[in-house]
Parts: sequence; structure tokens; C-alpha cells
Amino acid sequence: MVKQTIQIFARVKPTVRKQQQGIYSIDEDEKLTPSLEIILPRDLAAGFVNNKRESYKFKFQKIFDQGANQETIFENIAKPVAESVLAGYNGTILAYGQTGSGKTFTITGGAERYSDRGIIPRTLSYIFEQLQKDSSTIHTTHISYLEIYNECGYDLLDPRHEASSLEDLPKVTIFEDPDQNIHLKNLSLHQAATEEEALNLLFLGDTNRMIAETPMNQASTRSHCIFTIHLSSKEPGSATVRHAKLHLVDLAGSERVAKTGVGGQLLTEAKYINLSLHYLEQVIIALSEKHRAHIPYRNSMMTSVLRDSLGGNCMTTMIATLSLEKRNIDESISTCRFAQRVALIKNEAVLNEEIDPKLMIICLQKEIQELKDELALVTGEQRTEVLTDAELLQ
Ligand SMILES: Nc1ncnc2c1ncn2[C@@H]1O[C@H](COP(=O)(O)OP(=O)(O)OP(=O)(O)O)[C@@H](O)[C@H]1O
Repeated sequence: MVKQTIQIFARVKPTVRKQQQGIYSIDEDEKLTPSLEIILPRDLAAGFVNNKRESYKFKFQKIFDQGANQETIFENIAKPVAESVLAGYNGTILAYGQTGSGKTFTITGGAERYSDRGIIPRTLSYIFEQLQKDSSTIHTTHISYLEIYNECGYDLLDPRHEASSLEDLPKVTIFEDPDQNIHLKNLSLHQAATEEEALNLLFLGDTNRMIAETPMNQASTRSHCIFTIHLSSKEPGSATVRHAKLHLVDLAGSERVAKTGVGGQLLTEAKYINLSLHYLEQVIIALSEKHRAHIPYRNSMMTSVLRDSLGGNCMTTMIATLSLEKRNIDESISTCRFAQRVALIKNEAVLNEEIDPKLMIICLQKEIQELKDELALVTGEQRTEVLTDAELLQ
């Protein structure tokens, strides 16, 4: 078992204007945990908080400033998680931040340049490369891609997606088995034998992804998306199968409704998004408090799906994406505050091994035959007939 708190990282999006200097600073002392200081300009300090504090400091595992490229992000954040998934542990990477702060860019990547590939394509590439190297184990990889929009789940890899509107598609629903394990109904799992097949599934899902526009971001994604890589592996001849899941999560924008200036349908979306992020926050608050017996996972679909990633059997990492411009200071502070709470959550990851009953029968049959052969050798009696009822009973 590996006990670990959720790892938190910060990534600052490049700003267009030069005037943003002096709004934040990063202290990268080798001995201490790096800290990000957000400095409130005087005019904002009076309005934003009553006690007129002028700077806020937040600690992160690592802080990636504007110049950090996608390769650096992958190497530092995603690769260690991918490695533990390959070793048989569950992993989750969550991107959290306001609209336009770079969540999608970090998780999926930008379409313009190959070097802009984000965590998902790079992780797929790394995982398949490692699986290919390890020829002593039999591996199977499946992909699922879930979108949670207005508290309803949709399968982004449903082939009917292109032909039907969202409302006509069967909703993905949650059910809990008697052992309290969560299962998702109507979410398809697609086998991917190669990196290319897995990437095609990612592109298919992204094409189907619900996009609506808000005044803040021309192509803002108003939903939560969970891309999951399911890995199974077993040694040849063994009945023990290892399962590990890697959730790569692009959350919807965390900003408040008032600021986006939306109405009608978009306001409904914003309410739902805020509601599900509010439930996520409640779960995180409950988990970060000691001795809390009840954790309200069931309140929303997202927290139900991510139950294991939050305070459960999983190695979880969160990336706080920040757009550190003057007008975004309050949102950036609230993103950092959220991250500080998340950092208090302890997870306990265990190896997910189970015995495949069919393989077990084959192994036992083989063992029986070997024992029979051994017995025949000792007694000198070659018996081929089946056991009598009395012998079976015995
Ligand atoms: N580190 C970065 N380097 C270069 N461009 C970036 C970076 N981060 C974000 N961008 C660009 O900024 C824009 C907004 O980013 P992105 O769509 O990833 O935001 P988001 O947080 O996912 O927003 P939403 O909540 O709407 O999904 C995009 O055009 C993206 O390409």
C-alpha cells in the first residue's frame, strides 16, 4: 500500500500583455516547498477582502511559470503518475482553474503544433512504449471518455453521438454494487491495441465534446471531461490479473457566475457547473477535516465517479491552472486556496489484483493432472477413468 497526500502543482498561463509584471512572484528555494506569492494591487486590496491583505502565499509541490513547455509538464507531473499506473496502482490527474486558464491546453493540448500535445497524448505514447518493452506480461488497454454536462453523464465515444443530439443519447448512470463499488452504465469501453488506436479514440471524443461560447472564452468548454485509460496485465500462466485505471480530468471553469455575464441556457450550465464544483469542494473540505465520518460523495455525479481519486485507492495529482492577470486575481486566489485544501487529502493506493475464475479453473485442472500423474507414478497404477462418486465424496 502507498499512502500519499494529493500532489498539487501550479501552472501559470503565458500572458499577452507585459503590464502583468509584479502581480505574482515565485520562490523556488531548493530546501523549502516552492511558493507562489500573489500580490494584490492597492486598488484591488480594499475591495476584495476586508482585512486588506496585500499579498497571499501558497505552497505547491512545484510551480511552472509561463515559459514551461508541455514536455516539462508531462515529465514532472504526468510521467510519475503513468509509472505508478503501469505498476498496477490507480492514478488521477485533475486540472482545476477558471475558464481560459489552460486546463484543456494542459490536459489535451493545443491543435496548432505537434509540440503542443498535452498530457493525454503524451501519456498514451509513454504507456504504449513501456508496454511494448515489457514482453513478459500480457497487457490489455481500454479507453473510455465521459463528459458530465449539467449533472448528466454522456459517453463521448458513443458512435451515435454525431447523428443524435445530446438529449437523445442514453445517459451514463451510476450504480453501486453491494460492496459499494461504483459502476457506470452506458459508458462504452473501447479496446486500444496501439497508441494510434487510442489517439483516434481521443480525437473522436474531442470532436464530440460539447462546446458552448461565453463572453469570457470564445470556445469555452462548459463541461467536465474524464478520459480514462484502463490497463489490465497478467503473467502468462498465472490466474492473477492486475487492473489499474488512469483518469485524466479536465474540469469545467471554476469562475463565479456573475463575472461571466451569461444568461439563459448558459446560466443554467454555469449553475450546474458551479453546483458540481461546489460539491467537489464539499467533498474536499470533508476529507481535509480530521475525523469526519461522512463524506458527501453521492451528492454529484462527478464526485461519485471520482470517489476513489479523492481520499481513496488512488495516486492523485491536481494541477491548478492560473491566468495571472490583474482582472483574474480573485479567481486565481480562490484556485490556489482550493488547491491548498486538496493538498491535505490523504489517499491510500493499493495494488488491484484479482483472481480470474476461468484462469483459476484452468490452473487447477493442470495441477490436478500433474498430481494424478505423480500418484500414478508412485502407485504404479495408471488410472485414466473418472473418479467414482464415493471417491469424489472422499
Ligand atoms: N501554457 C500555455 N501556452 C500557450 N497557450 C496556452 C497555454 N495555456 C492556455 N493557452 C491558450 O489559452 C487559451 C485558453 O486555454 P484553455 O482552452 O486550455 O483554457 P481552459 O481552462 O480549458 O478553459 P475552459 O474552462 O473554457 O475549458 C487557448 O487558446 C490555449 O491554447
